[in-house]
Amino acid sequence: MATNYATVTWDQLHRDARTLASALMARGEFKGIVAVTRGGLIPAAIIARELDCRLVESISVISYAGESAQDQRVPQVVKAPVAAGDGEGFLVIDDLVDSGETAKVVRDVLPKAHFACLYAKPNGKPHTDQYVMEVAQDTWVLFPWDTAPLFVPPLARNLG
Ligand SMILES: O=P(O)(O)OC[C@H]1O[C@H](OP(=O)(O)OP(=O)(O)O)[C@H](O)[C@@H]1O
Ligand SMILES: Nc1nc2[nH]cnc2c(=O)[nH]1
Ligand SMILES: [Mg+2]
Repeated sequence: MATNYATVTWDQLHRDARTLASALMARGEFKGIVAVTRGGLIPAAIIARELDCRLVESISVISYAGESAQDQRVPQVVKAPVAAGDGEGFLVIDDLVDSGETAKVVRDVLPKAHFACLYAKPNGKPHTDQYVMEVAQDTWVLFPWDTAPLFVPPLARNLG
């Protein structure tokens, strides 16, 4: 299990995706964007809007069966990004790189694409071309779609 959790709110995610879009502007126009499902779908939508890019393809990869690093499986591509060819001129977007295993598989399919993500853990960093923020390896990122607001009892009630 991860020792720590980092909660990302919708506002934070939107801000970080816009920050990534702003940095990506320097690379000129992309022919299209490939979202790595499912985590890359919402970041890719925000970035496509900011870059005014209408061609959005997806690659569907399954890597984790649960909510911790222990639930990692060998990544399986269950839908190919046919419209992106070998990735030339395309931008690939995922929410994060952790071990980097998903990114490696995606890069095998799209070797000429530019790979970018919002968050990167140290082991994943060598497998992404660009990211917004580094997160410690022992931290599990909780995305807004993973969480819900919950009632928390006042501290005073926990004393007994
Ligand atoms: O660098 P790695 O160790 O491979 O981990 C990163 C990948 O894991 C998560 O996807 P997941 O397989 O959980 O599927 P999901 O995007 O559908 O939630 C995340 O969205 C990345 O794609
Ligand atoms: N939600 C989430 N999915 C992941 N997949 C691999 N690492 C992570 C993480 O830290 N958070
Ligand atoms: Mg994913």
